[in-house]
Amino acid sequence: MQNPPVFTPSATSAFSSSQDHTAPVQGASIEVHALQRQFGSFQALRQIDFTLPAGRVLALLGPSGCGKSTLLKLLAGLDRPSSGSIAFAGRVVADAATFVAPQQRKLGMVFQDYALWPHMSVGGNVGFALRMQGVRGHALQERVDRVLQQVGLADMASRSPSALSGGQQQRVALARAIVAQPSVLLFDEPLSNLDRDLRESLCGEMRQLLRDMGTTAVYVTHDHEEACLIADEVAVMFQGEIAQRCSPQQLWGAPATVQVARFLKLGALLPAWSDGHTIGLAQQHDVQVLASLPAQHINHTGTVQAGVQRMMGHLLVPDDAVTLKPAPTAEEVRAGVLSAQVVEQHYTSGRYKTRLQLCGADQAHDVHAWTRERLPVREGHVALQLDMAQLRWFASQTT
Ligand SMILES: Nc1ncnc2c1ncn2[C@@H]1O[C@H](COP(=O)(O)OP(=O)(O)OP(=O)(O)O)[C@@H](O)[C@H]1O
Repeated sequence: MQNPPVFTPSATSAFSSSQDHTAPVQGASIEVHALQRQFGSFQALRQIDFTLPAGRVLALLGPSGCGKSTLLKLLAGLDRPSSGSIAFAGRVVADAATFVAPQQRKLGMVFQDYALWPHMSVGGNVGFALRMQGVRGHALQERVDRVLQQVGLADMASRSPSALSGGQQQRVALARAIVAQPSVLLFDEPLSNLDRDLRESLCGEMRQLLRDMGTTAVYVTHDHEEACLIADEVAVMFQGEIAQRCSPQQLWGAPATVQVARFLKLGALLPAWSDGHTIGLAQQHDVQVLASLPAQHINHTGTVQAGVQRMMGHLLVPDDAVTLKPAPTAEEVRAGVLSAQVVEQHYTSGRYKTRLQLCGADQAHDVHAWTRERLPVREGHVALQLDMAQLRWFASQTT
């Protein structure tokens, strides 16, 4: 199975390290139980359950409309659940009988569009929450300066937000969110307006800052790499439900469903069947055998049941699991060596992403491989060698 994509946090992090901080903030645990949110007849969140221990970072990852922002708003107190409960550090902040206002939840929030007040200086923006708490004078100045230093913006307190780059504005938004030492930080796609390089470095820096502060955080994103870099746990959501919640390593190593594997773009998902001994690639869920693979060498999610029953399902073939060899001989084909035709090649980052159509199969069985060299398209055949250890079987139904 391929490794999770990993950003390397910038070696020249602009965020200051933990020794510059005052005592680390103790984050609050988050307990969410049977949470639902309905808009008219539409169920935006169905039965969300999780516990996030204090100081951990949870990324909510999923396609547009799956309910990430709805869940974040419920945590923030910007919306009320239809049913279920939310507790921070064991204290219920929302259920059928309770609703604690956002300003009383000890939260910090960072939004995609920064949401800075344009009429206030950087320092004014960052110090606003403290002034609301009655902090004034030297104490206010000292805390604002310290947090600006933490996010790499020392000496920028008097600037106007409009005189800053997008990345700098998001640093101000982060400083504003952490200055009052919240127990829980909520992030709503905070980096999606920034270019890729900046996203990577800022994401690495934010991860370090969150670790140093010990704040519990929930981070909404639709970017797989960002989720894996920032979070201890990733919850993948589809249609108002959490399909899988686990560490980034587990997510990439053992996706729980075909849908998760497809969303993470882990590789080709080929219609297949298994009788427990053999996994056969099936033409359009027919039982015709395009290839037979030994089930015991293949990772599986769901049942691989030896015996008479034939399970229909999917076989995940990651791009890295496919190695191309010269055209197989007639004898090799008879011995079960898979052959395919190159149907497309795209050059990217020094190599070709090569789409292959298995011989005798339709497009549903196309797989991809990486090659260093250009290959003839729609001419002749190549042999495919599959690394069994990287394949994964997903059972879907029994026939
Ligand atoms: N106030 C509302 N009234 C009716 N439907 C809503 C409301 N808020 C959200 N929804 C619906 O709930 C679903 C989930 O929306 P949500 O904003 O949580 O998705 P999301 O995963 O954050 O998507 P995106 O990544 O595009 O921001 C969507 O179908 C959306 O249209």
